[in-house]
Amino acid sequence: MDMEQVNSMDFGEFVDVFGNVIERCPLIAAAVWSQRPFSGLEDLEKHFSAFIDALPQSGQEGILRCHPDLAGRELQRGTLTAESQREQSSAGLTSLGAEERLQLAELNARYRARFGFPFVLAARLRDRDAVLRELARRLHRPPAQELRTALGEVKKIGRLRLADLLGGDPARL
Ligand SMILES: NC(=O)NC1=NC(=O)NC1=O
Repeated sequence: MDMEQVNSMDFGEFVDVFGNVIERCPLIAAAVWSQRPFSGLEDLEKHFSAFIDALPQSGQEGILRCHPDLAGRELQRGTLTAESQREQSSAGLTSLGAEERLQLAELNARYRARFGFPFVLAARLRDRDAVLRELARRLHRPPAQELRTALGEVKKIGRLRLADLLGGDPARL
């Protein structure tokens, strides 16, 4: 898909295509559409990020709460979005042993209890050991710092999903 196609999309087409760039937050694509025309992948990504940055903290935490846990119930039940399913399986989270899954579930629960939102990380860029390591490490971060880190991961996930949609090379973003 090239930028001419993107810039000629009506609202419905744009949200159909880009509605899950930020997991389960089609509102963001709906808002970004009105910023068209876009000069390229980075310009699109900049508008998605700017929308997130402009939200009040309650809105930013709401975005995080729209993310399914890593290797959580939704993965077990098969109710993840296609993008999440791909990302979580690429990090090896679909083939965890019972012990590892339990450990991750326990850390996720502690993280959510401490911060009030789920642990979010761009799973496609990590393997399962890194997920556990990152979760254990970030669990003790000050809340304000952790909110910024988590939103940074949301943006990384969004950038990778945009690159998939536009056929770009994520490494070159
Ligand atoms: N809690 C999460 O980090 N979820 C996810 N990260 C990804 O990269 N895909 C997800 O579903």
